[in-house]
Amino acid sequence: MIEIKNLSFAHGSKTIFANISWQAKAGSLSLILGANGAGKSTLLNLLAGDYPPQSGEILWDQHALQQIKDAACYRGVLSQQHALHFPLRVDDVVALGRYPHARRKPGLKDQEIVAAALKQFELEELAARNIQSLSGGEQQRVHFARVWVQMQNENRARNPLLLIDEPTTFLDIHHQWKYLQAIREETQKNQWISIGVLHDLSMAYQLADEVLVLHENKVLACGPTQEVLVPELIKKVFAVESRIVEGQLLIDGV
Ligand SMILES: Nc1ncnc2c1ncn2[C@@H]1O[C@H](COP(=O)(O)OP(=O)(O)OP(=O)(O)O)[C@@H](O)[C@H]1O
Repeated sequence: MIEIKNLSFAHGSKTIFANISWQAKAGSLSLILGANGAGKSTLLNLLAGDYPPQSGEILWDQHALQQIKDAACYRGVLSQQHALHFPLRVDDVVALGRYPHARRKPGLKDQEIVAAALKQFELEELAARNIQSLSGGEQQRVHFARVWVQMQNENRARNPLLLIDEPTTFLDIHHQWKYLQAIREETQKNQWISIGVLHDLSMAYQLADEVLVLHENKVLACGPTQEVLVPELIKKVFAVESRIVEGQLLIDGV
C-alpha cells in the first residue's frame, strides 16, 4: 500500500498541495484526476522519488519511500515521452528494464522475461529495429515493455509500484485500451500498486478501481471510481456537462 499522510508541497512560493492524505491499495489501479496545473504530475514525481516531501510523509508498504534502497527493482515509471538520442535495438531497450535486477548483465531468466514482453506487447517484428527509426506510438509500446520487464520480480519484499503519467498519448485507440487493460490485469494478478494520470475521464471511468481528485490544493474526493466520478463533481472540477449511460461516462461538452 502507498500511504500519503499530511503531505504538503510547493514549487517555490506556489503551494501545490496543502496537508493532503490518501491511500492507494495493492491490486488496484488508482488514477489521479484534476484540471491542468492541479498537481497530478507533481504528486507522481514525489511518488517516483524525484524529490522529497517538504512536510508530511509517503509510506510504501509501511516504509518511508525515500529510504527504500532497492526501489528500482520494484518501481516502474512510464511517462508520455521517453527520449533516447542514441541508436539501440528495440530488444536492448526492453532489456534495460532488467538491469536493476541483474548483478552484471541480464542472464537467461532475464532474457526469457524480455522475450515474453516482446510477445505480449506485439513487438517481436520490431525487435531488431533501431528504436530511433520507430514512430512515436511504436516507441511508446517499447517503453511499456521495458517498464513491464522491470516490474517482474519473484522476490516480494514489497508490492511493486507502477507510476503512469498519460502513457497512452501517442497510442492508437486499440493500443490505448490493450495496454491499459493489460496494466489493470497485471495489477490485480500480481498485487501491483498502480497509480496514474489520465485526462480521458470516460476511459478512467471504465478502467480505474479508485480515483483521487485534486482541486484547489486539496483532495476534493477519493474512493471507488463510480462513487466519486459523478456529473456534479465533474462539472465542479472540469466545467463540463456529463452523463452516465448504461455504465459509461459520456461527456456532453462545455
Ligand atoms: N519545477 C517547477 N517549478 C515551478 N513550478 C512548477 C514546476 N513544476 C510544476 N510547476 C507548477 O506546479 C503546478 C502543478 O503542476 P503539475 O505539472 O503537477 O500539474 P498537472 O496537474 O500535472 O497539470 P497538467 O494536467 O497540465 O499536466 C503548475 O501550476 C505548474 O506550473
